[in-house]
Amino acid sequence: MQTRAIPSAGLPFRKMHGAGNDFVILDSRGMAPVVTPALARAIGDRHRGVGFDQLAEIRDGENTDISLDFWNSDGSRAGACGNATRCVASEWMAETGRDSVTIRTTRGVLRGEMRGTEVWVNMGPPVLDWASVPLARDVDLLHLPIEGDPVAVGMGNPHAVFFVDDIGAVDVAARGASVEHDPLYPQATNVEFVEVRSRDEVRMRVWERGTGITLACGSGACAVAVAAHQRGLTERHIRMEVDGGWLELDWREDGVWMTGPVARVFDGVLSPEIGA
Ligand SMILES: N[C@@H](CCC[C@H](N)C(=O)O)C(=O)O
Repeated sequence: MQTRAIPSAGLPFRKMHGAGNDFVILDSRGMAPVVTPALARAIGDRHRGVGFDQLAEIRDGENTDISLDFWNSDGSRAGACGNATRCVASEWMAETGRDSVTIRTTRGVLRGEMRGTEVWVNMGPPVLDWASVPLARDVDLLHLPIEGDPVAVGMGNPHAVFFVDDIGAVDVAARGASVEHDPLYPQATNVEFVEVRSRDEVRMRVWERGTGITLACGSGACAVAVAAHQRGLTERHIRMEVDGGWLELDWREDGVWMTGPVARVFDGVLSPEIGA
């Protein structure tokens, strides 16, 4: 698709985070998209750019209120980003005074809702067939042939969920980086490590595909809720402590719902030179 150039007056952006998972948000409604892989990498550089875990570009809705495209800091595309979806849903509902929003993403239409002061988003039903996760071959998704016996779940992006006895003993960087590119995942994978504390509470740490360790991962949290329930370890509605705070997940008939904190950090204008 044809992208537009950064305007000479600069490119306005908003910085937000959801439980410490941080985002640059660009608004391209009514315009051609601006993000290219190179621009995503430049903005994502924490020394020479702004820095983010994901970049979210708001686009015009297609029979929805808005559309959202997601990018990782290495310039790759992410099919889903739960925490950025919560952030954008929260802003959109605050700006319009409405209490629900529909958002088109590459995985389909997602719904956000205000419930009191909580912003909930439905991240959609989990993908539980091997070809759509996607995996390289037909294997048991509940017991992947990878050391550590992870569970595979798709949430519009791939996940490998490991259950561990002591999360403090896991070298998330080393293990995450190695599993991210396991040949069983032809498009690489996000990697979650989970210690189950009770039937309604878990602790999770994450290595995100294309980004590395982050303080939270919304789609990863949804994948964990699904994997833990499928393994018979938890109920469908759980609380999850991540490095950046707490999330709440509820796997219902219509999809995996999630809530947690969102915060606007600052607004800024990117210099046109950033893309040069
Ligand atoms: N932080 C995100 C998910 C990030 C996407 C991921 N790195 C990918 O490439 O799939 C979230 O909150 O879901």
